[in-house]
Amino acid sequence: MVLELNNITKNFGGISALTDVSFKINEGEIFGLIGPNGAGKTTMFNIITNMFLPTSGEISFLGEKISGTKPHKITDKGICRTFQNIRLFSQMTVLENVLVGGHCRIKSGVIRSVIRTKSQRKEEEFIRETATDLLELVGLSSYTEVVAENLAYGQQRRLEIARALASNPKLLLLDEPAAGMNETETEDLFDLIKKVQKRGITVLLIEHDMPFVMKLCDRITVLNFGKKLAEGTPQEIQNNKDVIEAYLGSEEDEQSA
Ligand SMILES: Nc1ncnc2c1ncn2[C@@H]1O[C@H](COP(=O)(O)OP(=O)(O)OP(=O)(O)O)[C@@H](O)[C@H]1O
Repeated sequence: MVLELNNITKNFGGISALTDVSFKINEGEIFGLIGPNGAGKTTMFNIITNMFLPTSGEISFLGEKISGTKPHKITDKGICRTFQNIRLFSQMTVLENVLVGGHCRIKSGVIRSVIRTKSQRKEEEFIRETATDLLELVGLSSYTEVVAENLAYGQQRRLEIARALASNPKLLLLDEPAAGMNETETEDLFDLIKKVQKRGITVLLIEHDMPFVMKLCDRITVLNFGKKLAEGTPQEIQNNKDVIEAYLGSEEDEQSA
């Protein structure tokens, strides 16, 4: 088991963003977290990465309780995420963005950094090699010296994934990775996430693009108004009466708004 969420509840003042939500993610799975707007998906990501503490409930990562761990320590433990809105260092090059993502792997202290010992040079070399490998994985090898803000939208999204992978995560959280992408970009993203899975990395993603989720995920949990509505394979979810109702309901709300 990679991630285990037990009875997670999160209240913001009078608002219950999550109520008693539990689910487990197995090693190597691509796991989808879906639900209508405001269902609590992003809040769940913020709780897994310890940006928020849950009001109650517990999280275990690889069998270890991680509730209360500082957000930057969460990366050291092997959980990394991307955000709904692109958060690159827009003025840095593509390669620099990935090198920054790998900084948490550096073990050298300040003194060794100043005198640049052999082991530190080796460490830097390793991080550079890893960055090059990741840029190849995400299809950006020929853009290493391009300033990030000059990349096309889909490329920026893939760069974000490369940067997240540079920290060597065991669990990668992707918050709406296909949002705003055209068909070709979405297909490239699909192939990329499958390649990430083949590298043995477990993936948890929030996504509104239903055909994409249904094709990509091994299992899915559906949230609605902060509660778990359903869990299962894409086929089970697609045929679930409560899920269909929740989605049709939210479409009707949008049409009448
Ligand atoms: N920091 C916060 N303070 C107060 N309320 C919050 C906060 N973050 C989220 N909420 C509320 O919690 C509920 C769940 O929000 P959340 O953003 O987790 O939903 P979501 O499923 O990610 O929605 P979307 O698909 O629109 O991104 C909403 O009612 C939201 O207004």
